[in-house]
Amino acid sequence: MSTTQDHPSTTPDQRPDADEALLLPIADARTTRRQAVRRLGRRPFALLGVAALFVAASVCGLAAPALLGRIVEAVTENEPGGVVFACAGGILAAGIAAAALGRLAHAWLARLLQSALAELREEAFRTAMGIPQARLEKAGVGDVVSRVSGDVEAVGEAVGGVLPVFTAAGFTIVVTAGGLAVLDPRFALAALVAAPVQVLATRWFLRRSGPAYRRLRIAEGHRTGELVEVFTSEETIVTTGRSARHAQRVARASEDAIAPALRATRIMATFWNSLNAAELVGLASVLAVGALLSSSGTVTVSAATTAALLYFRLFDPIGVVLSEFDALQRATAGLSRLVGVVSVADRYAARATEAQRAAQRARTPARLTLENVSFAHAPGRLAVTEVSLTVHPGERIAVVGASGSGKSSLAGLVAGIHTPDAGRVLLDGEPVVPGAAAEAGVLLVTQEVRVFAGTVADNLRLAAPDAPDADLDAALRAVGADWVLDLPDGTATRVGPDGLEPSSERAQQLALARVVLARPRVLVLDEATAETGARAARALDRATANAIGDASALVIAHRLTQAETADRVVVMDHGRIVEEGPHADLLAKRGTYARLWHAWTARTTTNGAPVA
Ligand SMILES: Nc1ncnc2c1ncn2[C@@H]1O[C@H](COP(=O)(O)OP(=O)(O)OP(=O)(O)O)[C@@H](O)[C@H]1O
Repeated sequence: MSTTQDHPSTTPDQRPDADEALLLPIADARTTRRQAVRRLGRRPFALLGVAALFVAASVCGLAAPALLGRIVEAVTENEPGGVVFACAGGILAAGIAAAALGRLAHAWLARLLQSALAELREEAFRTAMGIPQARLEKAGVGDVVSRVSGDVEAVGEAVGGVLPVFTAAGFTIVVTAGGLAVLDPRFALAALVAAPVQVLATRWFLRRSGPAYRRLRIAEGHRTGELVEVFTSEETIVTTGRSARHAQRVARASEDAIAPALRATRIMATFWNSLNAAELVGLASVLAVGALLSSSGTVTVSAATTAALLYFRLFDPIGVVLSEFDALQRATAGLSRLVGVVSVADRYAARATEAQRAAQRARTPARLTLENVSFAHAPGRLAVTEVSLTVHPGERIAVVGASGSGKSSLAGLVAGIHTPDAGRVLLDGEPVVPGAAAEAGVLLVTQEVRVFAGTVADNLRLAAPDAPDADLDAALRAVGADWVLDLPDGTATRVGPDGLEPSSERAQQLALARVVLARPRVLVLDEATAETGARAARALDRATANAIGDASALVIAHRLTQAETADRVVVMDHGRIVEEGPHADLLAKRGTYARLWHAWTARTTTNGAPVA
């Protein structure tokens, strides 16, 4: 079931080697271009405005060569000094106008591109969040992190710098080449002598630099992954004495990144030398044609001078356009990796079936069925083995078992956090689409209850954005969180790192209040409050019961008092269900459950927290 999800189809050239088979896809050039055009196309008027500014700036830039040519003519023809001064004034005014217009166009384009990139980044981030955990782990967290950080940075740099410069250069080339052709088409033809060298050098460069930069980014992503692993598990690495091995792995990943970096540098150096040679050939050709034509009297000295100056004026922008392909390639490589993430959005934009969504809207009681479900976190080590179970509408099942017996993994499977390797999870007979369990009405309250920075009301409205204040108050009362209402600011009290930090039990209450507001059809509770005091435990059990309401419930019972009051108890051992039945029946059986129960009651009594 997971295989089609986990291995999106890609063309061979998107996957140059086997190592990349596990990574997220990288969009091909056409898809990347299409995405870029589609996103920029959403701002047509701004784009037209920017283009108009660039053209105006380029036209102003033409004034200098033309007026300089006129000055040469005025001097050679001994014209009055006023002509020279007027031309000089014109050059100054045109220069100022060109700089101001160019600057405006540059800033406007950069802002436009930045906001398009911000949208893309948001989308890539949202998509990454929606990708099932197993797939993300296979892709490598380093790969994902480097895409939404390193690649965004590379593209962001290009968007803020090289891309507007590149665009300005492009406009300058087109307008100046046009000016050259208008002056005399023969000058334009003479300038074209350099073009074959430039085209060949650019094609050579493009063919090599794209793959070279993609490989470089992959190697850098791998190095990031190794570093992230060291930083996130630093303590484990040090305490288990594995630091030397990890240092070696980081060193190897860094060394692996050197060869692609060197290759990219070599490609660029060769390209630059070819460009310089082409410019020399082109200028010599324009000068020779100018000398020939002016000596034969076909063109004026002024025109020949202007032509040489116009061609000279092309050096910079041509150099920018061709050489900045380098930075643009790097940015495109980053962009194609970002677009690659976005391109899997549809694949992972899981939707619950229409029937499931309708049932959740109507809150009709649900039947949850697990059919022969098996699941392994790591290959070959099943955490859940061939589990079959039916939770009838409104039934409350407690899942118990020793630590590591597979309870949380089972909860994750029901809630769509994990995808079964075999078997099916069904809601009213229909498979629960991985990633769409919440939409189908399955809600998981995990062991890690988080309080988000914001007000209590913000925290509660995560479950029901439109809930009125009265519903928030009622939900808080239902789970015994009246303490919130007694605070001076009530539900407007700020919680989280910059406000009130509730205890774990109070955080649990807030999580349960969210459940009351969300009113799921199936509730999966995997809470971590086994060692709480007896009074608090009773209060929490009451809150849990109220939160469950008439939903079908799977409660991972860390306190066996939760098993005692459940309709049915399921006992897990080494990933399998080994016993199943009401509390009293299982006790009478004197099997695994009875042993767990006696151990639990003895422990809680000696802890001074007797069961109720
Ligand atoms: N993210 C993970 N990666 C690899 N193995 C895991 C992961 N999570 C759990 N396991 C393994 O899967 C098995 C079942 O673990 P699980 O957490 O589901 O058990 P549990 O009964 O919920 O334990 P506890 O009561 O301690 O939470 C264990 O062998 C555990 O080591």
